[in-house]
Order: sequence, then C-alpha cells, then structure tokens
Amino acid sequence: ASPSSDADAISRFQEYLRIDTAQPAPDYAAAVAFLRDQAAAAGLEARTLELAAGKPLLLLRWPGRRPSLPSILLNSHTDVVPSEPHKWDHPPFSAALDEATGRIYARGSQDMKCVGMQYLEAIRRLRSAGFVPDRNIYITFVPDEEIGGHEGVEPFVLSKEFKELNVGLVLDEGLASPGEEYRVFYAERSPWWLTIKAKGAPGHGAKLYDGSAMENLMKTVEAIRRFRTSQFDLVKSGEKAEGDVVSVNFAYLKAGTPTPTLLISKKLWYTGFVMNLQPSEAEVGLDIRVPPSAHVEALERRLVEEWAPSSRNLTFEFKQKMSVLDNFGKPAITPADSTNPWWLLLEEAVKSAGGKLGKPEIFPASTDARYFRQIGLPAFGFSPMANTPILLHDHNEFLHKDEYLKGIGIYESIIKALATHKDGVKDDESRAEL
Ligand code: MET
Ligand SMILES: [Zn+2]
Ligand SMILES: [Zn+2]
Repeated sequence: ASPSSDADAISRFQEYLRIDTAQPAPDYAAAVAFLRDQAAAAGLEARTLELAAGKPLLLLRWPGRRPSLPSILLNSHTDVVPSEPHKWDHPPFSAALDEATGRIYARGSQDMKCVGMQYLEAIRRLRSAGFVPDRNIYITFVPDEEIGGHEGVEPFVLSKEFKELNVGLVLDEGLASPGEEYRVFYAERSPWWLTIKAKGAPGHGAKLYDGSAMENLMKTVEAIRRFRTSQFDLVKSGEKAEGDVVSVNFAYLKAGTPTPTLLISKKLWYTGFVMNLQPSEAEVGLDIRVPPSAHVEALERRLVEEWAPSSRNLTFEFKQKMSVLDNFGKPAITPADSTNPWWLLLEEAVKSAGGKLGKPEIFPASTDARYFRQIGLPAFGFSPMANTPILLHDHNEFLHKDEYLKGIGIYESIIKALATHKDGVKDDESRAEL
C-alpha cells in the first residue's frame, strides 16, 4: 500500500475510534452510519438487523463466486467498555496520534475497533487488486459484547438470517502480545458473574458478637481468596496457563450505612460520618472465569457449601452463567491442529504474510466467539497486535499505527486463504466441502 493510502487508513481508524460507543450508553446509530459508509466504499452489501430494539447489528457481504460453499464470518463488536477520562494522558475518544511514538490512544483501539476496521481495509485492498473470493465473506459489527452479548450475538446465532449465511468458520477477537508472536485462541473461559449476599444481626459498633452480616460475608471472602490463591499459584509456578485455571476476582463490595456524598464533599467527616453501626446486610460481586476443562460440579459444590452456605445466612445469584460445554455436550473447543483444515489455512496465511503465531491458547476472558462455538461452529480468536502491551479495559489503551497497518496485511493474507476453495480438502466436523 502507498504511504497516502496508509495515511487514509489511519484516518478512517481514528474516525471510528472517535465515536463514543462506551457502555452503558453506546452511540450505536453513529457507529452503524459510519460503518455503512465504509462498507459502501469497500463495495460491500449491507443490511442492518435489529434483533433487539436500539441495538443494530450490521451484516456485510462480499459475494463469492461459489456461494454454495460454507462462508467465512469476520466478527467484531462495536461497543467498548467505560473509561475514567481524567486518568488518561489523551482523552479516550480523541484517538490522538502521538507523533513522537506513533501510538494511537483510544478506548477500543485494541478491543476491538482495530480488528473491525482492519477487516474492511483488507477487503478494500484485495478488491482493488482484483481478487474475487470463492466463498461468501460476511463481516458483522455487533452490539453489546461487553455486557454479555444477550442482545447481540446470542440471539444472532439463533436467527433465521444467521442460518441462511451457512457459516463454516468464524474469526473473532484475540489479545495483544508484548512479544514478536501473535496470539491465537481456540477456546475461552466461560463467564460467571455472581453476587453473594449476607444477612446477619445488626448491633452496636462496639460489640463483639457472632453472626453479623459482615462476619458472615468476610468468612466467604477469606474462603474465596484462598481458592483464588491456589489457582493463581498454578499459573505463577508455570504448571498451568492463565486460560486453564478458574479465576475469581472481587468486582465490588457493598455494605454499611451509606454516608451522604454531600457530607463527604463538604468534608464534614467528623460530624457526619456514622461508623458505630454493624450493618444487617452485606454483599460481594465476583467475576469468575471457568475454563472448558473445569470440573463444574465441584466448583458449584464449593459455592454452595463453602462460599455461600445458607447456614451462615448467605444467598447467591448468577448475573451471567455460561456453560463450558457446547450444545452437543462437548467442551466448546475448536481444534487447532492438523485435524482442522481451517487451522492449517490460518497458520499458513499468517506465516506467508510475515507473521508468527504463538501456541494456540484458551482466551482468559470472554468473547462473542463462545456463542459460535456453542452451536458447534469452529471459531478462532485473533487480533494482529504484536509488540504491544495488553491494555484492553485499561487506562491509556493504545495501538501503534505501524502495528495497525501491519495487521491489515495479515488479514489480506488470511482472507485470501480462507476465501479460496481448495479441491479435495474436507472439513471433518461439518462434513462441508472446504
Ligand atoms: C460476561 S461477557 C464478557 C464481556 C467481556 N468481553 C469480558 O470478557 O469481560
Ligand atoms: Zn472485545
Ligand atoms: Zn472487552
């Protein structure tokens, strides 16, 4: 690509990054309007599906020469997580390009507006070079990934529109890699978001007694911390990878007599702050991630018996709970070896574009890929960002402009390889003709 077309690609990336699609109030309308223009410029057909009111899912198509072949789906989400703007060096929706370092700062620069735009840029380049795919190539821009996908990919995979696409393989997001090698993911941990509530006897703050809500809850916190340490130790010792253990983190703690913000802001601490009450209720929120290999029944037993026993006046409720198995009762895993011809194509395509793939891993967090794997489709998580610190959901999320541009070339190679029909190669899983 010429320097001027590279500069244009960077500008388009920045334009997408500047659209504030942060949860919990993403501007989906602006994102879809922008992306529809980009799709038109890339010569793609566009449809907007509204599977939930106000949550548009943009579906693009690059028609193949042989539309009866299984298609390729390139997925990305349009929403991003919230940020604390005053703690960033550049405002999170400025997409500021730091001239000294070449870094583009924005919420979504890694997770995952980069990938969505790279798909489109790669297609523009392949088209202008005269390439025509054999298979249909679909590109989806989906809402609500960051809040669980319940009004995004979850209903999409069950829709009539999705079935009509005859998808054979899905690509979705991966993670940045601080080293030379790109990371690639063949499975992921299932998200369990859990609240545990304690009740207990209220009383004077000076009194030592058993069975207060705080005491009941803190015993739970201690038990969870011991379990957390045991899992983390396996990672620290190198015995297991991050994606192979159960992670548990405290998302929030809530208890006590609320102190009015007004009093805090006026610094009336001494006159207004009440601390001599032991509360009758206390609550903790947990983010738990469960690997596909986990012994789920054992974990559930631990929860009922150790973390939230009713004997200690505790109750629990899941806010998210995804099975680690697919709809056929098997761990939701995409083979990443020579038994899967898609894998071989992906590996070769990255290599021939000058990239190196690391050993395939289990994604430690969660992505929309899990919904595709759940219905039995192969899906790989991949975001071409090497030499890049992992900053998703962090302050000062950035991507170097050269890494971004390099990623476009990687996708050119991948899309070309996956879109081209290879005679004599069969897909064992789906029995579909590759
Ligand atoms: C619980 S849905 C997953 C949201 C987000 N991608 C995460 O991993 O935290
Ligand atoms: Zn993401
Ligand atoms: Zn995310």
